[in-house]
Amino acid sequence: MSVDAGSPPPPVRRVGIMGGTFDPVHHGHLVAASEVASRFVLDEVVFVPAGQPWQKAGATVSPAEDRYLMTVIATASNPRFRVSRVDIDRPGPTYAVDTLRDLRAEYGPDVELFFITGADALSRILSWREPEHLFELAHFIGVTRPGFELSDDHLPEDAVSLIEVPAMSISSTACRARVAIGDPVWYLVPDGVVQYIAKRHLYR
Ligand SMILES: Nc1ncnc2c1ncn2[C@@H]1O[C@H](COP(=O)(O)OP(=O)(O)OP(=O)(O)O)[C@@H](O)[C@H]1O
Ligand SMILES: O=C(O)c1ccc[n+]([C@@H]2O[C@H](COP(=O)([O-])O)[C@@H](O)[C@H]2O)c1
Repeated sequence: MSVDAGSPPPPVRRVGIMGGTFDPVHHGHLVAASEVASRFVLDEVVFVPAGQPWQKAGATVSPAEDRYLMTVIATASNPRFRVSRVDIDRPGPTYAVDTLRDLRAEYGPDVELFFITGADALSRILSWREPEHLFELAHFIGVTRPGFELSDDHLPEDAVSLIEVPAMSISSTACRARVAIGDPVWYLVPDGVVQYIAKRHLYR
């Protein structure tokens, strides 16, 4: 008599998290997320616009709804990309430790979480809130970014993977500065984001 072992358990879903201010979202963000999704065989990447990016407190940041909508527009054509409101709907300063706890609660225990950070963000990670808990909540992936050194020397062993992504020498700061002086941002940001910036008169 054969023993019915039942169906095999479903494969664990692998979810990437791309947090950012996205003011505006640009092709550097999108290429980094796409490359990590491919290399780490992710089922999806969740873009999470920050509500109040406290480490940019001295700078003027566009309204969260504008940054959210630009991120929706930029990611809409990719079936594996989605955008979460967790950080913009949570009052107060945005901490990645809260992002990770909220997304873990949303997705449940049977999901592997991968938090994607550029080299600049990774170098500052020990200045984030509760850094001692961050690495229990997700595996971190540090990606190369032109002009910044990618290193995990300051971080716990095995907490982070470092990968090279196609070099996109683009920053949101440079995009805002270009719009402010009337220079084009075509092809630095997705077409719909160019149009959204014009429609909402952002960065003028
Ligand atoms: N060109 C890029 N290549 C790789 N990673 C990037 C690039 N631009 C941003 N990132 C990463 O994306 C995340 C979100 O970045 P953020 O929204 O702050 O954009 P930014 O271009 O750094 O903005 P700003 O110029 O306003 O500081 C961070 O982890 C950052 O390191
Ligand atoms: O947790 C923190 O204290 C913290 C401090 C600065 C940045 N972060 C996160 O890092 C990501 C990139 O942020 P930023 O400011 O470089 O756009 C985004 O998800 C932020 O919420 C997180």
